[in-house]
Amino acid sequence: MKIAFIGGGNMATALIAGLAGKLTSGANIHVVDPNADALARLHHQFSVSTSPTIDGAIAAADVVVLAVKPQQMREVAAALQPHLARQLVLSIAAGIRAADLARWLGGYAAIVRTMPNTPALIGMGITGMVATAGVSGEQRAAADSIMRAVGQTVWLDDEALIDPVTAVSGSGPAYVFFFIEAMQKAAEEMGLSAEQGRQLALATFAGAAQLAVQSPEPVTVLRERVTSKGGTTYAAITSMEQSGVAAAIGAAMQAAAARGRELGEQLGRD
Ligand SMILES: NC(=O)C1=CN([C@@H]2O[C@H](COP(=O)(O)OP(=O)(O)OC[C@H]3O[C@@H](n4cnc5c(N)ncnc54)[C@H](OP(=O)(O)O)[C@@H]3O)[C@@H](O)[C@H]2O)C=CC1
Ligand SMILES: O=C(O)[C@@H]1CCC=N1
Repeated sequence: MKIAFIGGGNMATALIAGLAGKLTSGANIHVVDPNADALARLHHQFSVSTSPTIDGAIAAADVVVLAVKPQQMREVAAALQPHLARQLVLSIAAGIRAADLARWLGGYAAIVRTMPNTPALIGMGITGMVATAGVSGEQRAAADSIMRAVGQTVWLDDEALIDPVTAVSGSGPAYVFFFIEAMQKAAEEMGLSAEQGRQLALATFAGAAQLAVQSPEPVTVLRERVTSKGGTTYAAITSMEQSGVAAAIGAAMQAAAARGRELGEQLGRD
């Protein structure tokens, strides 16, 4: 499968790293990005072909992945339109609605809208996906195989659910890193070295996440099992409840989903 990426930034790099040598070789991946340094890095790391602007290489692609910022999408779509004939267009942009993208592409119908996340870099991503009516069964399978090469996929029937997916898993890695940062900082403040804090916090996250994945029991039960009556965890969880941590996480996720909707509405206006 030949895959072209328009945009070679953070998320494209994570996808290419997961794909190259797995689903396809770097030789079958082409990246378009105006940033010469980004292109040189991707070529050096994954042997992909590159170009600074959209050119004839797009015609040879089976799938064109749109990996630019939402604000750049309309301009990119206009430049891409003359090069599309049979390719599947796979967008990873937050907010941008498939109907708006189709319009910017001059009515091009074969679009799959997705929301991946950066753990794709190590094959542990998860991607929410929705196919438009113009996508063939073969193209849907191709989109699924690309995203499954870098992790799990969740297909959605309703495109509106992409915003909640963005709030959970698209932006989610940043919440986890934020929590880890806070734990590391607190560990240092309590006298542990930076390295000890890092090791303890990371192993705790990785271990707890794997335990939750592998256990048949709900996470609430796993949490209760750590929480001895009148013990240290009880003191910590009570403090978090008093600080409104759960409500704050809910509000943060609502803000992410709302921003996705807002981007779609703002950028989709004629
Ligand atoms: N980062 C993440 O975790 C996730 C991101 N996404 C989505 O992925 C998309 C990209 O995000 P991210 O990788 O973080 O952003 P980046 O800014 O890292 O990457 C975008 C890249 O596109 C380049 N670019 C700008 N204009 C063009 C153009 N006309 N043609 C080709 N390339 C161009 C940019 O160059 P320059 O910097 O010079 O402008 C940059 O290298 C966004 O739409 C985002 O919503 C989705 C899921 C997760
Ligand atoms: O922050 C963003 O807008 C992008 C989409 C999901 C993760 N990063």
